[in-house]
Amino acid sequence: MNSARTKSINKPIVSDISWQLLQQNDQLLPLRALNSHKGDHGHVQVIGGDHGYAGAALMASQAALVSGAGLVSCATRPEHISAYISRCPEIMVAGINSGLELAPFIRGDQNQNKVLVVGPGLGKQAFGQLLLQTVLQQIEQFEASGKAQGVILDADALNLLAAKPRITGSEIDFSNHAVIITPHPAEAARLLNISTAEVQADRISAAQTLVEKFSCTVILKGQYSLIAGKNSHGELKLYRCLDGNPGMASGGMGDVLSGTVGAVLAQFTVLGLSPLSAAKLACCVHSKAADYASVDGEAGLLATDLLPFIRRIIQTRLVAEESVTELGVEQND
Ligand SMILES: NC(=O)C1=CN([C@@H]2O[C@H](COP(=O)(O)OP(=O)(O)OC[C@H]3O[C@@H](n4cnc5c(N)ncnc54)[C@H](OP(=O)(O)O)[C@@H]3O)[C@@H](O)[C@H]2O)[C@@H](O)CC1
Ligand SMILES: Nc1ncnc2c1ncn2[C@@H]1O[C@H](COP(=O)(O)OP(=O)(O)O)[C@@H](O)[C@H]1O
Repeated sequence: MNSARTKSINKPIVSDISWQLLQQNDQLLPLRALNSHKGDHGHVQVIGGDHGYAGAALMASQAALVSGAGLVSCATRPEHISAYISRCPEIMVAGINSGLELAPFIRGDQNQNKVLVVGPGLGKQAFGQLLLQTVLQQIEQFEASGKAQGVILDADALNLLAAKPRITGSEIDFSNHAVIITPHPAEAARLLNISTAEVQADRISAAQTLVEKFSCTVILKGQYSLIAGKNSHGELKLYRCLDGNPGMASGGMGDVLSGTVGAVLAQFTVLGLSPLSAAKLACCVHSKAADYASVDGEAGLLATDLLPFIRRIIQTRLVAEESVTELGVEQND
């Protein structure tokens, strides 16, 4: 065979990962410094919850809390405030009806390491469009002042972006920010302007194309979610999450994921770790929590069933205090 005429096929390498593997490699959330305070663990700002979709933004906010965010705020329709607070008073809920009302919550205090989670229940109507437009315009302004913004774009934020790629009036460029997008296959198809079947037929290529097209990190959800993004050397990396089960095919699971991704990104940013590492950990923790939560059966698994398990498995475990003391006594003796 004439080797000069043999085409080299650059097939991307996909590495299998799981919560267990991350745990073994010490890649969970690290133990907190004994003197740490809430400001050290990031501030997640969820934006979403139009009429009819109140639960989505609430679930994302709750997931951010159990995933270790120091502070969680949620900007949603004013009608949802009392329901949110009665379910979860730890969330700082603000009622907003327009982009103008949202803007001060995005600007916030830059020292708070605010990460925006935009999209859960955002809807595709004027409310969602104006909020997304405001978020993207604010990101552009941060860019002008040399600041990077952490953002998770999920659900309807992706649907709106697919329908109106020039929603801010200019091309979207996320390359100077820490942006993670979390499309399910149908959302990925809309972003790439292809069919859902085409995405599913070559998920690796779809994830890779999304990374290039939006200069961001991607979690392409579904069985064996793919995590794709550039590492600190600018090399494309692809991972396949082996955790998860079909019990996760129920409404709200993606909303919980977006909150977890936001919280991990907020905490990893403080530690100087990459959005790609944050996406890997959040995806594996979310799926593994679903595996733990479905030991009694997959059908009927609720998205909120994952919350206590996310909390239990997201952080490196403390060594039991008793055994440390015992060991110390023995050594001193
Ligand atoms: N409690 C709440 O408040 C909840 C609120 N939610 C909020 O609702 C909003 C809309 O989100 P959404 O995902 O339901 O709408 P959308 O993207 O149009 O998907 C619909 C169609 O897309 C397809 N499809 C979907 N997934 C697929 C997959 N994995 N693989 C392949 N195809 C898939 C499928 O099409 P089909 O296959 O039926 O033709 C499906 O019928 C959003 O803001 C979200 O946050 C929800 O999270 C639920 C809980
Ligand atoms: N069969 C499956 N196996 C493993 N994970 C799944 C399966 N079905 C769904 N999931 C996971 O559940 C979540 C569903 O997210 P999404 O479709 O956005 O739901 P929603 O819009 O209702 O919140 C994703 O994390 C996805 O990877």
